[in-house]
Amino acid sequence: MSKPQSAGAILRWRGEFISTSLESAFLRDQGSVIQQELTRSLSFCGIAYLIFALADMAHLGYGSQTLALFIVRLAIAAVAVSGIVLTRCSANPGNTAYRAATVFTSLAMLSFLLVAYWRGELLLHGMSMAIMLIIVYLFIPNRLVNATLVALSASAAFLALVYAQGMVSPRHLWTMAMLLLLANLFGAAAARRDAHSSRRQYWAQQHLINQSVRDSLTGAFNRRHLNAGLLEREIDRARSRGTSLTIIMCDLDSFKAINDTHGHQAGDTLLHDFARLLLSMTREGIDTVVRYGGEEFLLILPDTDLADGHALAESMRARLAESGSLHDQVRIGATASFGVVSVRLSPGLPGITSKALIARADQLMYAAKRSGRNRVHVTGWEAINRA
Ligand SMILES: Nc1nc2c(ncn2[C@@H]2O[C@H](COP(=O)(O)OP(=O)(O)OP(=O)(O)O)[C@@H](O)[C@H]2O)c(=O)[nH]1
Repeated sequence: MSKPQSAGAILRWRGEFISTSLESAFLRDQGSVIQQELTRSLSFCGIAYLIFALADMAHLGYGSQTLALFIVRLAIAAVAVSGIVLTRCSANPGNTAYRAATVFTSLAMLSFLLVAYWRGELLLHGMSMAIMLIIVYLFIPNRLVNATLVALSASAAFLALVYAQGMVSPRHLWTMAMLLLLANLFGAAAARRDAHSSRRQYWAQQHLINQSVRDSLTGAFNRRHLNAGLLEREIDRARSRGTSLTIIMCDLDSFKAINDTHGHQAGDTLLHDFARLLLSMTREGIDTVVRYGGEEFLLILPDTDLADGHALAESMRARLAESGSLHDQVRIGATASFGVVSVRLSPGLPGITSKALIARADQLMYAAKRSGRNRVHVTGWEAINRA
């Protein structure tokens, strides 16, 4: 039987998260670090590549080949500068940096073949090639798979060039092939280790952050996360975009009686199942479910008007009443009461605070309790203001 994969599992050879959304989140998170590393490494490589024009001159003199190589070196430096600038301007610098790194290393390797072809000295260039492979794997930030493809193709092309030139003995050609193979193996192994360790570190960090903002029993966000300005930020966002915002306060009915009848653990199971239901019926990454109190939950639903908020609360109510919860093979019947407040915000609409919204949703939820429980009470902000 195959082992179940953990959410943070990493592809063994590629050194990337198996989950593409997690890999994208990692790249977004690391974007500025990757961008800085790329700036440093491409600046350094671009300058070094230009300086080596002096070696061209020393070997080829002041001729057309030296001039042609100088133009090629200038073009490579220009590619480095463009990569740095594009990455700086990009909304997703991590991804752009990796593309820039792939283009730069491919072109630099191609031009290096031209240098080796014109200047000869193939044994010396074999050693330079080995150093360049290490630079491609370790110094320039890139996806391991891209770096490997560039490095392996460049190695094969270089060996083919040396073979075609016929100026190196078979014994030396073998030694050179072994040298390049070792550079590829060690470079890829070290780059893979680096890719794995940065992702493991990111995953551990995310785990800690998640633990500090989530309630361990239900998996919903905790009050600390709400108190860190969560609803205020949603109000500001809705105000700047002129969109609707709905909040729902919901509370399990007669929960104390459930605890008293079935035991505290059964109450915990019900709390957990109710939170799962709320989470499964809301949009991941858009809506927020907060455990507001013992058996009370607050839902924040951006871009949701009163009608949609009402319909959602109604179907949550119906689903809970229908399914309840199962603890130790015993079905526990449960219902909840809901208070729904919706507001259409605009830059000119003042006076809406998170406290006022929550207080109103709470009042509605208690009104639903008073009128018999297992029901949904709704209102729009305009109606509150008219009252
Ligand atoms: N099992 C369990 N019970 C909890 C937890 N947190 C709070 N409670 C219990 O939830 C109960 C809430 O009771 P009340 O505030 O009287 O509300 P209720 O019985 O649901 O009544 P209504 O809200 O009026 O329908 C209390 O007995 C708390 O001890 C928890 O994490 N697990």
